Amino acid sequence: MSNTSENLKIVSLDVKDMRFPTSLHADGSDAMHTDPDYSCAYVIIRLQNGLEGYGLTFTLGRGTEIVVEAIRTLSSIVVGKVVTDIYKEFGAFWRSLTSESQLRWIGPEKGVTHLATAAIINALWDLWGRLVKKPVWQLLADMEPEQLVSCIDFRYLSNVITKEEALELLKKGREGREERMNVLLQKGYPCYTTQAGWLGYSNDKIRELANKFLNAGFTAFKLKVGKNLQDDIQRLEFVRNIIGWDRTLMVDANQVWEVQEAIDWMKHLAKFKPLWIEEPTSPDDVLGHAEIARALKPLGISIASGEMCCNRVLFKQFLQADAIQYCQIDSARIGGVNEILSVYLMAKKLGVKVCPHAGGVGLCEMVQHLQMWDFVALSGTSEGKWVEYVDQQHEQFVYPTVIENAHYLAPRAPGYNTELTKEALENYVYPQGKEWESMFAKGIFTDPRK
Ligand SMILES: C[C@H](O)[C@@H](O)CC(=O)C(=O)O
Ligand SMILES: [Mg+2]
Repeated sequence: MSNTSENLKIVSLDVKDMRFPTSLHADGSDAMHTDPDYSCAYVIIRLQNGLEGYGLTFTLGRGTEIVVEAIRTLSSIVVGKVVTDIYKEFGAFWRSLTSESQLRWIGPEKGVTHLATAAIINALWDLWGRLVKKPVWQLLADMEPEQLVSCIDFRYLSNVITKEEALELLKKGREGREERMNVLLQKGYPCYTTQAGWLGYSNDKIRELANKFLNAGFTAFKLKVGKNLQDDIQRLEFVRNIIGWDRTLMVDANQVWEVQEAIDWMKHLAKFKPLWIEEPTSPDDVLGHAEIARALKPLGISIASGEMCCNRVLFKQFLQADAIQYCQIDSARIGGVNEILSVYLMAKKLGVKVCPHAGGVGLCEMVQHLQMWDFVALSGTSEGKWVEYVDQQHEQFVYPTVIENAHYLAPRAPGYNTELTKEALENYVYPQGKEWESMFAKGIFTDPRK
């Protein structure tokens, strides 16, 4: 970091409630979340020299205002700090945010306060990238292992991974780093899409989108299931007929089933050869997932979960119990980048593939960095792994993701790709944004202020 950024204080932390009316077209719909309005609590951290960092956590519309309030409450721990002091002992700072002696009672490390933590932490990473003029994936990949582990709070993890073991994994992970960095810069990182699979889409729309993504080079597709078995059977048959049997198909139930129900339902869908069933039951039910995994293994179906996993401790248990074969970290959840790094390290140690959840608002923009770091500097492979890709709200970002031939291209701009455009802020801040005012006037949505 340049000398000029030493001793710079954080002078403000602003937060905005941003909502996009995706429910109008059933974008993002699944068996549990039937009408999501993709939204986020958006954080702007400003330094005394005027430099800003941007971060967010993803929400589905209603409730974003609660996350916004939690961020305001946590901001007192951030504002006034010298930013380089934070980065020197980032793990310790992370703990000060998540373990504040009174606030922790309304978590700890879960729910609204942890979503708020994620938004703030993600903004601090964006700011760090901007200060050192590197995209976050490269900032992480260039770090000495000692510095990287100093970002992580290993509390509650030592029965699975210690700081010393993490250091060993990271030192080993560096072998061949330059070569992989070149591969990444040339080819990018593979992705699959859920864009053709939302539950509220008609068959015509599914066909159109599946063909569009096939033509764009995609070889892996995810479909939503879990509302009605006969509909699922018909839709899977319909989609297999479009994409063929050589391509990969995943299915996602978004937590709607009981454990036995998940097993029974999936036995009916097994003939369509899904690679995984995602979130078959409660995101907290480690042993339930393990039971489903054991029952479906003979059918060749794996279990994926993690997009609503609340923290590293629960991830630890999923990994320990062989309850998931695909670990779906989510960049806007748990406590942001620092805590997610610990999940990558546990997954590496226990040999579980990480296939991040993305989509929403800004999730693709952020998570590409983490998976690229993992490829370059930890697991060293993208074999049998993908990052999810959903074509939603990228136009709202100053540096949107770039996809070519079903690969995320490595971001080059400094930071975490989290800055929203001026137009997005003017139009979609809720409820006073121009687009919202216009939709209220037309009666498309109800104005919450009236
Ligand atoms: C409500 C969200 O769109 C959710 O369905 C996303 C998801 O489960 C996924 O992309 O996977
Ligand atoms: Mg999912």
